[in-house]
Amino acid sequence: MLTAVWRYLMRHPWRYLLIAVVLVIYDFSLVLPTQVIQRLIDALTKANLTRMQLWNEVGLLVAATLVSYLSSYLWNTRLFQSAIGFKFDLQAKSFRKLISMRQAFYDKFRSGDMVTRFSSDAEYLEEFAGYGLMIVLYGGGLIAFVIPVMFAISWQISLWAMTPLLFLVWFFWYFGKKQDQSIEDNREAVASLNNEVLEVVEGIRVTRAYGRKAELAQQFHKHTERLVDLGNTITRFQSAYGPVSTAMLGLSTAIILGLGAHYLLAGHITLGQIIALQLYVVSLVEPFVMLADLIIVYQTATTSYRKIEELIETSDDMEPDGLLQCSEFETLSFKDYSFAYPMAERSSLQEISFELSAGQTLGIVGKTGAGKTTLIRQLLRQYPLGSGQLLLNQVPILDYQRASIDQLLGYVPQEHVLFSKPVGANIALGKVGSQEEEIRRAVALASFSSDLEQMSAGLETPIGERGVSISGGQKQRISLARAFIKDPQVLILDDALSAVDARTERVIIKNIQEERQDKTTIIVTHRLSAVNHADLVLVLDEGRIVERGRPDELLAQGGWYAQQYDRQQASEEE
Ligand SMILES: Nc1ncnc2c1ncn2[C@@H]1O[C@H](COP(=O)(O)OP(=O)(O)OP(=O)(O)O)[C@@H](O)[C@H]1O
Repeated sequence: MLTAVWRYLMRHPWRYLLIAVVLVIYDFSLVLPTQVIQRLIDALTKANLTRMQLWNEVGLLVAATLVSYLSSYLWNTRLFQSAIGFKFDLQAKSFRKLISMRQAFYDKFRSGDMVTRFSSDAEYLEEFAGYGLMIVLYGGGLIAFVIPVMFAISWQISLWAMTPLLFLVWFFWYFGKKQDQSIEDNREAVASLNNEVLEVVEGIRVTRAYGRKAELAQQFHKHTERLVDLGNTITRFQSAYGPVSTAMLGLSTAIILGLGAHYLLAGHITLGQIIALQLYVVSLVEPFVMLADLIIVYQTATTSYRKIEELIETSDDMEPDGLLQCSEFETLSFKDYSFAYPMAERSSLQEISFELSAGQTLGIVGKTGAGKTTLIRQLLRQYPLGSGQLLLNQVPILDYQRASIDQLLGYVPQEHVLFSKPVGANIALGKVGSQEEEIRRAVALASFSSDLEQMSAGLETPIGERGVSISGGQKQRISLARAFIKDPQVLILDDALSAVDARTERVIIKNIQEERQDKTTIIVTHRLSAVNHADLVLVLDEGRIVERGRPDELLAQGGWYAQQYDRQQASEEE
């Protein structure tokens, strides 16, 4: 972590040099008044204070106060603004990482955990880059200034007077470590709570439908009770620090006064020096306490940095990107292709072989869990490849730049993804700089025009987070319109019409047939009527192709496809 902070400092050397210089000036301005007071008291006790000296000393005090205010403002703003910059840098780096990752990466982290790494952990690092550096520069600087001055007055008194302060540092360090464990537990508990809230919010309808509200509320209550317990423990630790500091300072004062009186009587020290020693010790309490704090801030930041680093360094295990650009889709071939998910024991695809040419429509059907989505995910390069060959235009898919393949594809996933934006903006995401005319055309193709007319603000109608205010079928058709506006060379619908009724589905399929005559379409579906027009239909079962052919050929074979088709036709007629 220190390397990361150091690298950040080195990127802004002048800024940090300024902060360091201003902090040294600030430390000096804090020590100066004590020296003035010492001289004034000594002059007063010796009764030789002149008017001129008095004005000079008062002038120095005023100047020190002014310098202290100005320098304090300057270093505070610069240092803490830079710490915010450091945090944003880390967050930007994490964010760039997140958006560059494929699905396999997201399978490794829970959403709440990722949010915590992004927010709380980044804030702990900001604290180290701000408060931590402040301790080093300000606290360290003050100690370096004050201790030599104290020792110059009387090294014996100084040594004794500082003993309670050393105990104070040990106390803060020792209990700080214990507190740190509670802070870490607290962090984990917050992450787990975040996860729970995210999951509950995402699945709120299911929660309601199954009447699990009370149970979840109770579970939430338990989590918060644990947070309260941890919060109480942390508060107990923090509450002990104040009284112990006061007690130790009291002890130092007693030592200074006791020994001071002794040395004063022996004529080794002046009254002004005793008072100065006392003021110096008071000024040392804060930096000493801060030093102990530094250990805690450092440890917390190290843990947080490890968490963020894990996020940044965890890979999606994808193979290195290829060099070739793929600008035109010609053929897609799977040859003896098998695939197992990274952590899975069983293969989800086994010995898959087929070829699809530009302009064709491919239907992929089969029981639930048969491997249909998995097959699509291989083409989308969401996971590292399996064994066998996956060729694009007869070239291994690995040889291509992934981004160049992405721009050929339009993908409508099973779980529709909508953003908290108006309907039109959600659709426009499919094509950069799309015009309203194009959006309306995509809406018509997705058979969404009449729904849009019913919406109060048309294309400007806002969609709530994750599109909660509209129906499942509407969400699917908005996602579909987003893919239509892209007009991709290969359109992939992964069970993307499951929430629309059979009649609407027929309209959409007809639109696709008409609009995409010379383009390639892949349709994964449970409703077999949606692939009636396909050039090739694959029936998957347990990751294998068990039937293949044109729909009429499959019907003639009398296998799973034919039986399923008849069953669906019969239930539609009912
Ligand atoms: N991320 C994953 N990690 C491990 N196994 C997975 C993962 N995703 C899917 N599987 C497994 O792979 C198999 C095929 O799943 P897949 O989602 O491809 O089926 P499907 O045919 O699309 O099903 P459905 O019609 O229900 O969507 C299933 O056994 C599933 O449990």
